[in-house]
Amino acid sequence: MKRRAASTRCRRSATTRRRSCSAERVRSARGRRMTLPQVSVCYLLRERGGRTEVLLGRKLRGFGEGYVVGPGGKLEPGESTAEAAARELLEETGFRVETSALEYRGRVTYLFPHRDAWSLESNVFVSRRFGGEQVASDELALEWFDVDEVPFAEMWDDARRWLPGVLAGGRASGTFVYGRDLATVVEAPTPVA
Ligand SMILES: Nc1[nH]c(=O)nc2c1ncn2[C@H]1C[C@H](O)[C@@H](COP(=O)(O)OP(=O)(O)OP(=O)(O)O)O1
Repeated sequence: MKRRAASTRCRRSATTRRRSCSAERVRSARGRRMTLPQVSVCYLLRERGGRTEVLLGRKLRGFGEGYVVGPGGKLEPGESTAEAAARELLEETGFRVETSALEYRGRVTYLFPHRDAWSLESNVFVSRRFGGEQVASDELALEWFDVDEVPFAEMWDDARRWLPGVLAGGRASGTFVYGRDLATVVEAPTPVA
């Protein structure tokens, strides 16, 4: 699963370099100047039987194929982070959300010093107010999960370190550095006690 993600992202590296309008320059973990693509992700929450559920999806193609992720993707030229979150949500799930109904929960950075083209910054949003109908997408196999049963073992390794706090109503921040295997976080922000 993770090997396939690797080869896909390689092919996309030229695309990520072109999208500098939505990217910020930072210094990589190796000290090089680099430009990180910006993505926005939106976690929809709903109540069912007295429990809170979150909408996630298994990536069916492209970067991160096989991983369970929140609906989201790269900013398009001129888009705000909230606009990108709403657009990607509609494209990937069929659900509509007003940008005013999006709760901004912070920005997390993923660094891959051994594969710079995979590094990115993710703007995290949550919403409980949405409309429309869930549609099948060729990008994500969607599934609602109880927030206490999120399948972290099938997600990017960083998610288990910051997503529980976001789903509990908190914020996310900091930089997560992946190791040589491109699958394991080797440096993460120290959790606040
Ligand atoms: N380290 C990481 N941790 C995480 O939890 N989700 C990640 C992640 N890295 C990427 N994602 C998810 C967030 C979002 O769902 C998606 C964004 O990557 P994509 O390259 O698929 O963006 P796009 O949907 O814009 O791609 P295209 O539309 O194919 O250009 O991947």
